[in-house]
Amino acid sequence: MYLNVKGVKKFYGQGEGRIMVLKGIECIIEKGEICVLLGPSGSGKSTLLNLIGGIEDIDEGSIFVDQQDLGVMSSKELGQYRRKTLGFIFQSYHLVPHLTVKENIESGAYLSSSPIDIHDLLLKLGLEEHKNKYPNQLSGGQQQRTAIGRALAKNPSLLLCDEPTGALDYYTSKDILELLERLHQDYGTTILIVTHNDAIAKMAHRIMYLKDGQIVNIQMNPQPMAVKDIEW
Ligand SMILES: Nc1ncnc2c1ncn2[C@@H]1O[C@H](COP(=O)(O)OP(=O)(O)OP(=O)(O)O)[C@@H](O)[C@H]1O
Repeated sequence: MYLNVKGVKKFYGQGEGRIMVLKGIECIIEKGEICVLLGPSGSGKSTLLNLIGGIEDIDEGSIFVDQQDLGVMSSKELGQYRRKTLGFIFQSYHLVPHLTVKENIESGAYLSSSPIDIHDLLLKLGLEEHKNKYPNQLSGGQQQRTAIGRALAKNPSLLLCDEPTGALDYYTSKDILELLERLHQDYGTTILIVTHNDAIAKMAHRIMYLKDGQIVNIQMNPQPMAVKDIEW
């Protein structure tokens, strides 16, 4: 298995105000899968994603990504793991305002040992004609495509997406999901998508439901739907 989450607990707060936000998460993801993590607001989806992303500390349990145990890594090793293994896509795009589209995407390939050809990526993302624009000259969908390009430029083996279409309208959302689907086909990237939208789950091989800090259901979907056929 590629990702292995074992008995993971996470607490926030101190003393009397201390609350358990993740209550012993057990799940796996195989290499090359698209996995969707669903659950109501506050159920702990982003927290779990941030633990897998090495952004926050695990309080109990362990997370292995490609046999690497995140819990025993030093902060330097975690930094290397984030730079080499991971791509991260957020609902808000976090682009660097004074860099062009091309420069933002190139910044993602920094220190990668196997970067993706930037020209090829710009074409795939439909951004070739916008490559010299700055983020404030782009639509929301173009900004998100740039953010996806930046996350993919290093050729990550694991792409973590936190509500990647949350700020976008229906057609732009489908456009972005089709792009993720195509990139998955072309590069075999393992993708974990956090969303509120259960229609998006139809594109996944594995669907996990999180409720009140616990995984309450896991469904396998041997034949995911093409994004173009999914409606919501
Ligand atoms: N830094 C923090 N300090 C204290 N509590 C936090 C912190 N981050 C998250 N929480 C709490 O942890 C719980 C889970 O939050 P999380 O953001 O993981 O949920 P979520 O399922 O991603 O929600 P949403 O769908 O609304 O983004 C919530 O009750 C939240 O208030």
